[in-house]
Amino acid sequence: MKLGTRGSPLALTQAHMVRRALMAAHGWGEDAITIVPVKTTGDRVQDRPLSELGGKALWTKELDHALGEGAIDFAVHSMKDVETIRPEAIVIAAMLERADMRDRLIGADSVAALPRGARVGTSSPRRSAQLLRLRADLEIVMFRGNVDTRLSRLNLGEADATLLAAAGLDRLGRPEIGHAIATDIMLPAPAQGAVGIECLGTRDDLRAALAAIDHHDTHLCVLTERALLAHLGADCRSPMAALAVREGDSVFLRAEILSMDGRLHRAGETTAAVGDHAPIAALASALLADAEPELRALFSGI
Ligand SMILES: NCc1[nH]cc(CCC(=O)O)c1CC(=O)O
Repeated sequence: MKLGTRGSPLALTQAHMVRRALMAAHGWGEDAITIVPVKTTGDRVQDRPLSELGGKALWTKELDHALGEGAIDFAVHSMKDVETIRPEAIVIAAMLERADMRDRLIGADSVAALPRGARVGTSSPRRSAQLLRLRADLEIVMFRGNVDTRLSRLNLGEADATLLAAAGLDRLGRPEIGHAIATDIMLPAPAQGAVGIECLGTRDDLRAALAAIDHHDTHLCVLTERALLAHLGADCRSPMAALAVREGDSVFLRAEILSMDGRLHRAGETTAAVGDHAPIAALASALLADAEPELRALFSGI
């Protein structure tokens, strides 16, 4: 079987994690699964913020195509990079257990400890809006590229600090880098820290094989965060954050929406019984209903 993935070091590491999990769950040998790197639009364009590329499915389109053609059997993604509305033929068949979902700050011990006017490298609308809300004096510098590229740009002095997902740093074997920011200071991106595996909905054989490695709580929480995204009409260009946590028979969901400059902000939370989407929709409506027109305009709602 062929396991499609992006070719970045983090993507390849995650693909190997999935391959090992499947081998262990099914007693498969070394030759059962071959990893097939596929270059996506997001990998090709490195000189502009993704938010300016405008297109959707920047990290998925080429992998979706390979799935459709049968060039690969399944595809691995950081769920954070998977757009909210997927092609109908493709199913998210499994997710690995979520890793540390926090952001880590590299270059200072905390956001509060950053020097006045410090330059922080990020190209994420969420991270820049959250930083500016906490510290309007900071200067945001456009920072793109994979984890190693961003760390080397920091070392070259192109910024004083940067933010990266703890999950990516840990998986790349760099747990010592940076300082984790508590989720009540910086709420993470929806699905941050979760790895998902997709296949064609018609492939019952693969769906059954993947179900064996599915981490149910992760799957439930990530689908909850994605449902909120859908109800807000948000995408990767939207400055918003959300985090769901399983609590017994329910999911506790926190979320916030911000203006690009961080000046406007609405936050809320809800508890939803497993399988009940009504509270998620209600949270999205409440956030938008209460927001200034300028903030509301960043989200299309549904
Ligand atoms: N947007 C890029 C991206 N997609 C997933 C991760 C990290 C791993 C994860 O969150 O699952 C990263 C890098 C980062 O944000 O630091």
